[in-house]
Amino acid sequence: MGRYDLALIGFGGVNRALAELISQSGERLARELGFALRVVAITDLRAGSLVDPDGIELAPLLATEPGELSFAGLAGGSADPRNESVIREVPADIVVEATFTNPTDGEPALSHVRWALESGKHVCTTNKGPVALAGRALKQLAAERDVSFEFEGSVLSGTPILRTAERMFGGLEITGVQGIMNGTSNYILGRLEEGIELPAAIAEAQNLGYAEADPTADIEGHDVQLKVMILANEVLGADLRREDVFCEGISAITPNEVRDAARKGLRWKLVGSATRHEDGSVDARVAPLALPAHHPLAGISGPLNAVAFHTDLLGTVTVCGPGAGRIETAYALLSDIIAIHQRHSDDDTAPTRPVLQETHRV
Ligand SMILES: NC(=O)C1=CN([C@@H]2O[C@H](COP(=O)(O)OP(=O)(O)OC[C@H]3O[C@@H](n4cnc5c(N)ncnc54)[C@H](OP(=O)(O)O)[C@@H]3O)[C@@H](O)[C@H]2O)C=CC1
Ligand SMILES: N[C@@H](CC=O)C(=O)O
Repeated sequence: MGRYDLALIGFGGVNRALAELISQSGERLARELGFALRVVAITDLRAGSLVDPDGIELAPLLATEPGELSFAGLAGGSADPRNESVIREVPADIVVEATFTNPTDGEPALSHVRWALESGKHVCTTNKGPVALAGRALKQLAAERDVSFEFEGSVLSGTPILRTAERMFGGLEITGVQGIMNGTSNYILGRLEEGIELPAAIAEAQNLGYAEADPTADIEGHDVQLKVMILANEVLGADLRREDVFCEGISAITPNEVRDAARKGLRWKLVGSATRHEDGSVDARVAPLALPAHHPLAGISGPLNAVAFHTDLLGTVTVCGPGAGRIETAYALLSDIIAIHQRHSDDDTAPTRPVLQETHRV
């Protein structure tokens, strides 16, 4: 059986959830997927770096509270994240980038991804910055090095929106996308409708692992702006920069406006959209809208997100699922690793869904 050695860059909610998945369910996953996963390096701003080419024992790290974790003093450990040397020099097959999203210039994640690809390693990331701001160049670099650059979790967390569009919509012309693409703001708007105050709703979204390290990105729409750019560039063939996407968040809507609207049967939603015109140009925007109850996006509540694809032959096809969450986003990374395996192994029969165990078969 094959094995992939992983270097985890950033050890916050998402990469810890991936480590938990590997630690608790690694053997079952290996049986079902036909390959094993082993973590050989972890770097984190607060915890430092830890390298063991023979495989890091994850359980003791996961038993330590995130704020108390320190790699200094452990064999192969250092208080310094040493991102560049770890990414370039550790013998990992796949670098898993899950540090914070920087909507301004994508750094330091952009450099992390570039270093990994330059050193011939596959990359999977949930980080929207590098994908939205430098996706083309990074895909080009990956192609030159014959490695994969996968980023399913950058839009709608573990809900496979990008791969659905790429693999399942062959022959369709997609003319536009519209959706609710931020779990935090959608959760907050729902809690405001229920009478919860804004600071409490933000704190809940942070505790549940939905919010960005700086939740301003969720509230002011910058997170959706990046996701709209990724969708427009990946699905509509655009090459949008951030300044091309009008962006207004939910901060100007008062809790009373949200509640008044709800009494009138309207629901405030932060909606991102991109439309391709006949001349090939693409318009994209992010803005809050008070949607009537019959609108298909009005019923999308809490951290649930949805994207409607407008197509020539099928009309509108809507994909709905979790838009945020630590475990859900860790699943996106697993799906990226499966995609890497399918592309680079000879095993083109590798399952895309778990195979039923013998005992479960009827
Ligand atoms: N959570 C979710 O639902 C989703 C998240 N994402 C994206 O996934 C990524 C990770 O999210 P999440 O795990 O929730 O975020 P967290 O903030 O929980 O984790 C990020 C981790 O990266 C660390 N970090 C920051 N800078 C560096 C650096 N230079 N080198 C090494 N480590 C660093 C942080 O350390 P410290 O805490 O000390 O700053 C933190 O431990 C983000 O880019 C986010 O936008 C995408 C989809 C959904
Ligand atoms: N903060 C983001 C996380 C996923 O991208 C959100 O709330 O949607």
